Amino acid sequence: MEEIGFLGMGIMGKAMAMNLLRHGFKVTVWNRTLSKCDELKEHGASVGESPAAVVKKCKYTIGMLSDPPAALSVVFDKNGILEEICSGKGYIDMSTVDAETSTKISEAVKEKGGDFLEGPVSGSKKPAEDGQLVILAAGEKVGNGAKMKLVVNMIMGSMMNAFSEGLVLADKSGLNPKTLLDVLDLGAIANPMFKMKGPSMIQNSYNPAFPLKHQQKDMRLALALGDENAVFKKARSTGLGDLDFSALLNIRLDDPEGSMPFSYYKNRAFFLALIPRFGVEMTKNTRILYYFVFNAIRCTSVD
Ligand SMILES: NC(=O)C1=CN([C@@H]2O[C@H](COP(=O)(O)OP(=O)(O)OC[C@H]3O[C@@H](n4cnc5c(N)ncnc54)[C@H](OP(=O)(O)O)[C@@H]3O)[C@@H](O)[C@H]2O)C=CC1
Ligand SMILES: O=CCCC(=O)O
Repeated sequence: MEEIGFLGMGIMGKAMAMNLLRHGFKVTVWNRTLSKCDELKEHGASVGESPAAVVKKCKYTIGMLSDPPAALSVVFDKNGILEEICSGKGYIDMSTVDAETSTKISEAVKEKGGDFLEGPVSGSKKPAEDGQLVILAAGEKVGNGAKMKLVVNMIMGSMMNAFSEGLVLADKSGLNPKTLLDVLDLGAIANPMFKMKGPSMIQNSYNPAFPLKHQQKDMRLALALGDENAVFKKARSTGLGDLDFSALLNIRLDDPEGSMPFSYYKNRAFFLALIPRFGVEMTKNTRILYYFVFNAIRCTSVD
């Protein structure tokens, strides 16, 4: 069988690589923190010293990295994938990233003659261990897999938010949260996530299968995806449809808050409250300045 390379031995990558070994594949793994490869080594995997070394050895290499900076780093940094990818070799990125990241990686890999596939997944640690992940691959339509994954996770995050609120409300209203779980499971909004996570949530047990930091990253990327669409739609509806697409700037200048992520509104509300105190009149120039100041704040905030 072909030797498969695997980059990223986090919760998911480790389970997926283990599955490949169990099914008879030869696997070479790499992880930024080398010690996380030990368990795989005990199960028969080889360890590569860099992403480039893994790609050199393997026809196909899979990546399962935390976020866009990590996904880009294993490709573009020194000793990265690009140093060894070439015709006849392929890279499959299964990390949850935005379409822009996926497209950037695809273009760079293809420029070197290699093949690229994005394949983000639905399903968590257990489905990864059981070989039951749902792979969202869009083939040549690079970016669509990434977008679909973000849409799905935006829905999942919103569901978790409503579920948590419901559990607290039940508890505070003197209801037994376990009874709420039973009732939910009988009705139209029964779903595997409530069924699986509910019992451990009411025990206050949060052993990570899907770390919260990654769900927050996905919400952030999904909001950015929504932002792109909303602002273009708005530009079209205000009669800019036949101008060059750079006319988007007009929308941003005329309405600095147009479809910004939530944190932006919070920062903006704070600054808006200050503006009358400084007696600043909102001319177009102050709006331009104001827009850049807000974006600077937004870009440096944690989300
Ligand atoms: N857990 C889940 O249920 C699911 C997760 N996903 C997605 O899969 C991806 C991986 O998730 P998961 O395994 O849970 O995450 P983990 O946090 O467990 O693992 C993240 C991995 O990324 C590596 N990494 C982080 N930063 C860098 C960097 N700058 N350079 C190189 N490697 C880096 C980590 O290396 P190191 O060990 O050195 O820190 C680690 O191997 C994420 O995109 C997540 O959103 C998708 C579906 C389900
Ligand atoms: O990205 C994580 C998804 C987790 C799941 O689908 O259960």
